[in-house]
Amino acid sequence: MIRFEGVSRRYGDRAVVDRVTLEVPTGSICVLLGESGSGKSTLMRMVNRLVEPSAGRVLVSGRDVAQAEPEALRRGIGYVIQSVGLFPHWRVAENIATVPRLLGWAPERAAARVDELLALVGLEPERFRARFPHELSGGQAQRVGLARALAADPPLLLMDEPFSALDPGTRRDLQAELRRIHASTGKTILFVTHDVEEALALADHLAVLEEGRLAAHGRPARVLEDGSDRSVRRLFGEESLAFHRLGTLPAARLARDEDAEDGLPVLPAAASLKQALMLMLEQGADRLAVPAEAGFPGGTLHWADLVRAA
Ligand SMILES: Nc1ncnc2c1ncn2[C@@H]1O[C@H](COP(=O)(O)OP(=O)(O)OP(=O)(O)O)[C@@H](O)[C@H]1O
Repeated sequence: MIRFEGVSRRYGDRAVVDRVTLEVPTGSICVLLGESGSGKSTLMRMVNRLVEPSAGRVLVSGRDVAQAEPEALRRGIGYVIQSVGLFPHWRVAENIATVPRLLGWAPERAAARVDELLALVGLEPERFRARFPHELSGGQAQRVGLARALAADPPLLLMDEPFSALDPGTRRDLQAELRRIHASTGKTILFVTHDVEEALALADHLAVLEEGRLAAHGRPARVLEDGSDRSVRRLFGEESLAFHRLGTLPAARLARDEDAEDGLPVLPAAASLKQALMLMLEQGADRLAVPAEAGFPGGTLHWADLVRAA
């Protein structure tokens, strides 16, 4: 869906993005992770031509974006940023319908789409469609920003630290919401963050940037494997790397094929080994019952097996 081919961006004699080659598979959530100033936003903004590469090229669905007219390109790509950027004097419905109006949709069609999207992002249409941005909390405004980006149903969404200004609880809610929306819409999403927990909560594919270079990329479990790159260890923290790695591994795979005794705490379906560890600690249990799920027969997860996998 998106292909960065040897892309660089220089300011003066400094390359803030340095020869990055990366492919973002169609339908995946790819997270660009790196410290502040590592070049994440610059790389992302080359996709919708807010930044032009000094070298290399960016392809979207096989087409070089340099050949596209910038306004038309941007109408086909949803873009969500930290400061949301809602128009303050427009009601929520008008904000969400920005791109449909530019595309000349009939008012009834745009209104129906607004209500559909408000429901999708977890806001009751009757309560929210006529509000002004200053009548929203930060989390609600960010949901409206997401609805606006989805309005014309673009296949691709760019999200630049969209949840960074929110409190931790709201942030986790919106991460879960985004995963749910992704599962139901199949969009390709490129997501920038410097938060490792957020990256692991969202990523199908993780790309780690360090000083403009791509230090590591792939499925999160692979990026966090033993002996991973120095910048990966630095970002995730030497002492917590094993803990984060457990978050990338499904617990069901390690369950022993034995009937769980009555009374053992039960692990939710699709839980990671990190969730299993947390449940063991919370419940003071060294074994958990694991229900059968897609491809795995279920059984009992033992503390010793979990520790060995870390
Ligand atoms: N227009 C510009 N002119 C000069 N330098 C720039 C320009 N835009 C970005 N930079 C520099 O490029 C580097 C990378 O910036 P970028 O915003 O891509 O980083 P980032 O990883 O997204 O950081 P953050 O997480 O802080 O947003 C920074 O050192 C920044 O100062």
